[in-house]
Amino acid sequence: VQDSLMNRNVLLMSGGPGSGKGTQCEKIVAKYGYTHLSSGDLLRAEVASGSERGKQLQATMQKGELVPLDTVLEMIKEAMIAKADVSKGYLIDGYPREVKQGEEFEKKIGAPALLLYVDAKAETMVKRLMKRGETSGRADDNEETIKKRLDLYYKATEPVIAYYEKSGIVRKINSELPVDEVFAIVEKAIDELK
Ligand SMILES: Nc1ncnc2c1ncn2[C@@H]1O[C@H](COP(=O)(O)OP(=O)(O)O)[C@@H](O)[C@H]1O
Ligand SMILES: Nc1ncnc2c1ncn2[C@H]1C[C@H](O)[C@@H](COP(=O)(O)OP(=O)(O)O)O1
Ligand SMILES: [Mg+2]
Repeated sequence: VQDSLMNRNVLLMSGGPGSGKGTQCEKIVAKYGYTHLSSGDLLRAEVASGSERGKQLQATMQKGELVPLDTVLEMIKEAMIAKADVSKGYLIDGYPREVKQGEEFEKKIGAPALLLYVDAKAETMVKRLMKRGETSGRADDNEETIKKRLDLYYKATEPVIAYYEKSGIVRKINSELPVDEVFAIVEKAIDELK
């Protein structure tokens, strides 16, 4: 299983809440045809299913906390396997969110080829999320939860980037720029892979 998943590119999309991960992933899918797997989307789908597990997940996400590592890694792995036949490459969005998640990914799946790190100021991320919250219907796009997600991001997720710096796969991208300018930099990083 592991070999069949890793004989194509695995890209990680990282950055704070509201930094523009989902926005850039959509554009990557359109241009490169990679399979987009968003941990948040997978979790929200489980919540929407109304399952008992979904209820637990919903409570955790509403507090701005991380759901258990095993749950999210299992979901990503299953989704990767489900798309293995058709996938040109994988674009993993929102995982890893803590160093332990990165370590487990390497053990159970493999080593990513590139980590795209979209970087914006805290103030910018809060502004974008408050705006997104007007229409997203997401239980975590409110002022109180946004603050918790940001704190957790700086505490748990930023160290993930330092962890991958060692393997030389990190490309830091200024996501204060307009969407298309951010994407121009993203394209360059992906094109260098081939
Ligand atoms: N480069 C950008 N400039 C301005 N607004 C952006 C940019 N990238 C994303 N946004 C907006 O910010 C909000 C959060 O973006 P999203 O892609 O959902 O971020 P994430 O997945 O990292 O939480 C969205 O409403 C999106 O339209
Ligand atoms: N890898 C992961 N580990 C634990 N919890 C995760 C996770 N990915 C997502 N979650 C949970 C906690 C997050 O606050 C919530 C929303 O995630 P998301 O949709 O990726 O947020 P965003 O795109 O706004 O950064 O889902
Ligand atoms: Mg997102």
